[in-house]
Amino acid sequence: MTTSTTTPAAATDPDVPARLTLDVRAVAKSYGHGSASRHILADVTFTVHQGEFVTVVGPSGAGKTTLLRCLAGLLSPDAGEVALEGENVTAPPKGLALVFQDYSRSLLPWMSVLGNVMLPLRRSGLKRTERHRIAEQALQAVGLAHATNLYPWQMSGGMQQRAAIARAVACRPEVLLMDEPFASVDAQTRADLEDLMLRLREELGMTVVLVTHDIDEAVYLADRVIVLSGAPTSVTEIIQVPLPGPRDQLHTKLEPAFAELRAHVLGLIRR
Ligand SMILES: Nc1ncnc2c1ncn2[C@@H]1O[C@H](COP(=O)(O)OP(=O)(O)OP(=O)(O)O)[C@@H](O)[C@H]1O
Repeated sequence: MTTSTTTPAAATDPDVPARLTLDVRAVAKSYGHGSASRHILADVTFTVHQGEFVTVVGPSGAGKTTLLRCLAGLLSPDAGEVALEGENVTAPPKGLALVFQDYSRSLLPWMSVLGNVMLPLRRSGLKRTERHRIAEQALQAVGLAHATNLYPWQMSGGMQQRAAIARAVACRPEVLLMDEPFASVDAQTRADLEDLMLRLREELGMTVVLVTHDIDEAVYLADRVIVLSGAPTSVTEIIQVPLPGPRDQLHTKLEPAFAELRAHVLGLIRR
């Protein structure tokens, strides 16, 4: 059951029509063949509008990572389609960046943080001095201006994940996909990184799709929460999150509306 006709953030002004960024239509995906085949995504349909922050939750094994890989063009759906700005996604598209949970594998250990952030900009055709300036700006935006010359192994987990976020946003992506990006850091760092993402979304106007196991995180960050069923998976419900901004770890999470939304999402996942 898909229950939402929603008002995305980009369309709150009635004079500004909502721009459809990501369109996911009846996506299905199985792994394996014959009797070993496992049907993971059965029929997943939703849209994400420009500038929205959408979180995706669902039971373990529902296929959240599989779905994100289909959105990123890293996996081909068996049926259905994913379109970015109206273009079918068949390979990783230019305007899209990814941040994974495992920051220790996403940064190259033999390169400084600045080098890591500059790396994907090589394909941009920009001169080295310009790439250097953009990478420094991105590192400043994530609070790592002081750490540009450090190597990943000289940094804490939270700093490494900040660097991975800087690398993703340095390319100014239209859409940022994040797969459990804060699952491997401690609670305080996680809260800091959540707030960093809210700020970056505001500053850069990106569309963000973030997969998480953490229901508080899903509600705290989102304009809408997409709740998936267990495999074979479809969308159980899409929930609008009308919590006011700017959100705040202490006050937002104490609001009765936050508790209600959280309980509703939890109930859907446990159902
Ligand atoms: N490459 C693959 N080959 C075969 N099976 C796979 C592959 N990738 C994932 N699976 C299986 O598909 C199912 C969904 O995996 P996926 O990682 O997408 O789910 P998830 O919802 O992200 O899981 P979790 O909540 O545990 O992180 C799991 O049972 C997993 O074992």
